[in-house]
Amino acid sequence: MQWGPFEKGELKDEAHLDAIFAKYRPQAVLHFAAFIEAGESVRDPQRFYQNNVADSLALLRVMQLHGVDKIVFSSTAAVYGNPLYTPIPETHPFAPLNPYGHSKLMVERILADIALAKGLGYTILRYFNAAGADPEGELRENHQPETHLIPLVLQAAYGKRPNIAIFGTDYDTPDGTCIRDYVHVADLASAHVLALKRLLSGSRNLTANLGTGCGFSVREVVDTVARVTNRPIPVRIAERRPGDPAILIADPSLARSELGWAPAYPELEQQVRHAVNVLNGTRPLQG
Ligand SMILES: O=c1ccn([C@@H]2O[C@H](COP(=O)(O)OP(=O)(O)O[C@H]3O[C@H](CO)[C@H](O)[C@H](O)[C@H]3O)[C@@H](O)[C@H]2O)c(=O)[nH]1
Repeated sequence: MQWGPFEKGELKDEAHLDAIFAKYRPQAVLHFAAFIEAGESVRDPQRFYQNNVADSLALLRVMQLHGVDKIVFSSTAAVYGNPLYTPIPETHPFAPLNPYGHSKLMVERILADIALAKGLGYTILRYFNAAGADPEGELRENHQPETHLIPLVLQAAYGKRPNIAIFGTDYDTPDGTCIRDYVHVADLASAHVLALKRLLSGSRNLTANLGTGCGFSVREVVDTVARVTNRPIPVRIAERRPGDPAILIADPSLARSELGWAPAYPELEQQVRHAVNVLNGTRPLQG
């Protein structure tokens, strides 16, 4: 299988996309529509709908023009909103809480409709909480501004922020803090490879959760970072963050059975260790 290109940044226009397709003649497309900050999507919804929905429609038009009829689309657990039960299967009702979740769900619907009308082949992958860093020690997440828990706890560990705010300690969970299903970025990547191979072999369309099926609380994340870094982490208890469900845990059985996907790094400690290694510029790692 041939890979690439990885075109970064906001789509300029359809002519730009057209040129990319003419140059690389892809058999299939991996589409991230990567504006992912739920909070930012509340402040600037138009930007999210433009990037995640309108630009996805442009991409689908150009795919049609070039006879490309297969796509792997990155979606999100945010389509489920505040879950009615966990672990969450793909059949759980949808109730997005913000424009980010709505925008991803809209594209899911668009793909399903085009599949019916025109025979588009698709795989939709609903990520839970992406975590960790490149196990080879080269790539890591870098958000501006950073809003995600693990990178923020790491900043607190290394004195780059005075403390980590825990958003709510009165949730209905064993330690009162929110529980999330953290899935390693390398495992997300391997799921995409499996999804592409499966799509290219002509298998039926699929929508699958990508999570480990295990949950860790905010306090467990803080404790894990303290253990891995061997540093004390100043904690500040803060108000609940609006729109945060108490527990988000995937039922990943469909990804297992349909894609043959099994996370290589399901343990939070491994994920944190990889993030720490990359942050410190070391190229280690045993597991
Ligand atoms: O400073 C912080 C930051 C986060 N949290 C808590 O840590 C947990 C994880 O928060 P993140 O912001 O890291 O992740 P979310 O679960 O909010 O968001 C994830 O899921 C969303 C969909 O539900 C989007 O996909 C988003 O990009 C993805 O990171 C939440 O309970 C949050 O309240 C804190 O206590 N303090």
